[in-house]
Amino acid sequence: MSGETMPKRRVAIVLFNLGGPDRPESVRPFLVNLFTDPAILRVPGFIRPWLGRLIAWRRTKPAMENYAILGGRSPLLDLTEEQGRSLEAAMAGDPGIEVRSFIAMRYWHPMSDEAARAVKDWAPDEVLLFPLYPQFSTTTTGSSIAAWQDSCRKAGLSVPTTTLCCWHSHGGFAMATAQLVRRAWQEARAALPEDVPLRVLFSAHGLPESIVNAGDPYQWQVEQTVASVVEKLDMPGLDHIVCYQSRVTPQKWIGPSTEDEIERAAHDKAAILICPIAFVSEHSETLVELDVEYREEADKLGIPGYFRVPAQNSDPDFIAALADLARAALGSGRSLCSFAGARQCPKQHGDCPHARATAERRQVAVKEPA
Ligand SMILES: C=CC1=C(C)c2cc3[nH]c(cc4nc(cc5[nH]c(cc1n2)c(C)c5CCC(=O)O)C(CCC(=O)O)=C4C)c(C)c3C=C
Ligand SMILES: [Fe+2]
Ligand SMILES: [Fe+2]
Repeated sequence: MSGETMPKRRVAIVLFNLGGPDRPESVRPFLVNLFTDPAILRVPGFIRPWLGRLIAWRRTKPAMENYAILGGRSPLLDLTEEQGRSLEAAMAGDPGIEVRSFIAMRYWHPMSDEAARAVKDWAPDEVLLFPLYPQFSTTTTGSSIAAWQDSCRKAGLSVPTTTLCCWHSHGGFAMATAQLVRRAWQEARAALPEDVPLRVLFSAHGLPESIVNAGDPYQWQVEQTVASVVEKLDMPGLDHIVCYQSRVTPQKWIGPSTEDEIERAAHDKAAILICPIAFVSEHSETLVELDVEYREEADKLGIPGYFRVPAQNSDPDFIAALADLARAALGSGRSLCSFAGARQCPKQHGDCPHARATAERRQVAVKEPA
């Protein structure tokens, strides 16, 4: 083809995230969407719409108070859009492909129906589903994959698709996170008297224990992330622990809870550095729960120092890791998890058990009475 340039393969990268209300009036419907998701509220289908609405109604007031602190809206969409633009820029020079990012939020706009229509209009040659959750959970990535499949059917979108299932221990991601931890550690250390110990609390979003017992790999993958970050930190003797925040239902959730770990640190007269480890952007659970609620609790308990590692957002090293993950996934041409391990998908398989488990759950959900 002398003189002619080969057309570039058009790749649509669909970023999955949870979404958040864009104004105070959206808080209730956002919560209704969340609590009526069969992946979240695991009760028989005929009860779910009623119970889900009831739980959403009860949660609306505290959630509105949290979002009021943030000016009445979640910053998650703006930050995800910025991550999408940064990822496009990072891959702009990749030979033979033209990348465009799309956002499919699970519980508030733009949701997967809107995203699937936008992807169809762009007419890509290939789609990459890219969850902005490093660890796979049936409640997050699994739920988003199921919603995306429904939306594709509705929109009549049928394009070769690669699903990146999880990336909990990816080296670039772990290194970018470790650098953020190291920077925050040095600042905290400089602000503290020498004899005050500093403990790192890697705080992940919690999950009801029953979901983990049913085979959800999330907790195990969170532990793998922390092990990878600690390895990259290479700080022998680092005092650290994994803990879980954001319990919102009365069932038993996985632990230890972040609140209990704050209490233990107070008892040990240790300062704490909290590192969010399951979110890669700031939102209500970092900016309110960690920065306001837990900080107040820590102050009340007389903790000698309270510091927080910022979320990755569009940190250049983190974006470079996302680009690296996208390239590896696109090269594989199939659904995959990025790492091998006993309780997750084998490396480079053609049929991701996490995605399959989600599809099976969905079939069960569909069979339930409406
Ligand atoms: C049973 C309820 C919930 C489960 C299970 C759950 C899992 C889960 N969530 C995230 C990440 C995020 N959650 C966010 C908000 C949020 N989550 C729940 C409930 C459950 N989450 C509620 C009720 C809310 C709304 C806020 C509130 O009422 O406190 C958010 C975004 C919020 C924003 O400000 O934009 C994220 C992100 C993970 C990773 C996870 C399990 C692995
Ligand atoms: Fe949540
Ligand atoms: Fe998987």
